[in-house]
Amino acid sequence: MKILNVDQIRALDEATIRHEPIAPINLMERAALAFVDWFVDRFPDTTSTKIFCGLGNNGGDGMAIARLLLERNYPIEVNVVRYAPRESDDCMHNHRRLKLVTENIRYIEFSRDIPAIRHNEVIIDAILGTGLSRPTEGIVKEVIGAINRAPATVVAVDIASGLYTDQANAPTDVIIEPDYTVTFQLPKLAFVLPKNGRYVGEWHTVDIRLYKRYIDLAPTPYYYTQPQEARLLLRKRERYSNKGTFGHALLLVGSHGKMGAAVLSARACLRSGVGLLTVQVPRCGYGIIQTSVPEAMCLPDGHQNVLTGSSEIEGPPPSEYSSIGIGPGIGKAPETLAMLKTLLPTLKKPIVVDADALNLLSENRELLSKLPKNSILTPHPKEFERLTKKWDDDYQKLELLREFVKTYNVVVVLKGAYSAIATPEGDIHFNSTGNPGLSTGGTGDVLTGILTALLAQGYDPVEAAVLGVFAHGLAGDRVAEERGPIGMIASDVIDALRWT
Ligand SMILES: NC(=O)C1=CN([C@@H]2O[C@H](COP(=O)(O)OP(=O)(O)OC[C@H]3O[C@@H](n4cnc5c(N)ncnc54)[C@H](O)[C@@H]3O)[C@@H](O)[C@H]2O)[C@H](O)CC1
Ligand SMILES: [K+]
Repeated sequence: MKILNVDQIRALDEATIRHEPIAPINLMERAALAFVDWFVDRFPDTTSTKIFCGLGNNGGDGMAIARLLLERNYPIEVNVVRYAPRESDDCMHNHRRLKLVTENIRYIEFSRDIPAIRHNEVIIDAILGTGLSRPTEGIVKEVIGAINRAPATVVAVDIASGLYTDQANAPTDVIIEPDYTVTFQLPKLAFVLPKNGRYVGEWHTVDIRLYKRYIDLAPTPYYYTQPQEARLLLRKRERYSNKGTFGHALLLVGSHGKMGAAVLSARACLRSGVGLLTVQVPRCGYGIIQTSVPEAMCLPDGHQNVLTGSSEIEGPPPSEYSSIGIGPGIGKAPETLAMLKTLLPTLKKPIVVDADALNLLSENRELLSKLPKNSILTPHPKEFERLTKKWDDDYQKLELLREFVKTYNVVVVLKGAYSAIATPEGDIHFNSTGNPGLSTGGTGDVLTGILTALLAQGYDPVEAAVLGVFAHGLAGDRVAEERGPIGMIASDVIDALRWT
């Protein structure tokens, strides 16, 4: 699913109006109806509801929503925040229609006009939408503050008032902190950025049948992966296949005291459809891998405690494996750095780079250009910061991300809520699965195993990253549903992987 910017959203609105054709006021009615359908479903009991409307089209939506909820017998109190002298045409039109069905409309111009908000009330925020062009101030800011302080459930129409759709807010901006955001047609970029969590809440899109062809043709670097899209990437297993069909992966993982990372990545790799797996670990890890992952072959490294790349047992050179995953648990010993320096120039196929392998890269930046084209790097934000530099806000982070992938011709999975997968072309796919339970040791090692397995099976690296991150998050969601996010451990995520 595409994520469009404000100008494109406005143009999409106009394209729909022209193409269908539909009168703007009727499109507003359609949007209001879609919101109301969601609202009635979520709040079936007609609880006391206050709606706050602005004077633009977001406010117009709010006035139409108020009328439709009144028709459904919701006890609605309408508050119009009069921050400017004029209303938009469609807002004015809906304002008139609303006055025909209720007298219960209050106007807020001064602080004393702000109503008290009681416990258990539901607040609908329709003050400002995607038309926001400057920070909130004056009476708008005061109303938002009062709503945020109230012990009520808040639902934002389209986007929280005061939140920019696709640019950074200042830390001092006053913005609605909703429990829910119900947005029209497409997710907004602001929703998938970590710093905005409290200004978005749980968000839902509602379909208002905007012009599909415009969406299909609109250029954008931003996508949001939906379940049906991820599922399309998954390849079926042919009946006449053998283990050779699904590749032979090599994992370079583990060190003394961090063999758990090796075990987790190896198990996840095997649970993600790889044909054969070889795990190269320091000698201290040999018995561990052989007993805890009997399905894998094990190459003990020449070194007792860290990886050096020289194996005790004769094996094929790393370049002959279908894919390589490197990093989980390896530490940053000089011998391991030396291994990386010798290894990288010999490789042609994309590899997966994680954890301390990333840290070694950021401390030895000349190695970045030695990475095989289309390799997948899986940093969490701190690791990515070490690879690039500190960013001021999430939007600058996205720019750094796009610059980085283009410079080094790699895929980057920036892990976190809505993990961002950046392609070498500079597109960014935000993942839709996962939960806070995944923020626990070892889940990153699991992801490395998954991605290495998908590459071994011949998946294109971007597809592998989008599909692998989706499946990893979905497995986490299954675990969270069953046992709650708090007690989740990385092994549970491996057990919950399903490739269907
Ligand atoms: N996306 C769609 O297809 C549809 C969207 N709808 C709704 O329309 C709003 C966007 O409406 P718009 O009139 O463009 O903007 P706003 O209502 O957000 O703002 C109104 C107006 O306010 C001024 N303004 C900007 N910033 C501030 C500020 N900080 N303080 C005070 N005033 C401010 C500015 O002049 C704006 O123009 C969208 O979110 C949807 O809710 C349609 O109803 C259906 C189709
Ligand atoms: K709003």
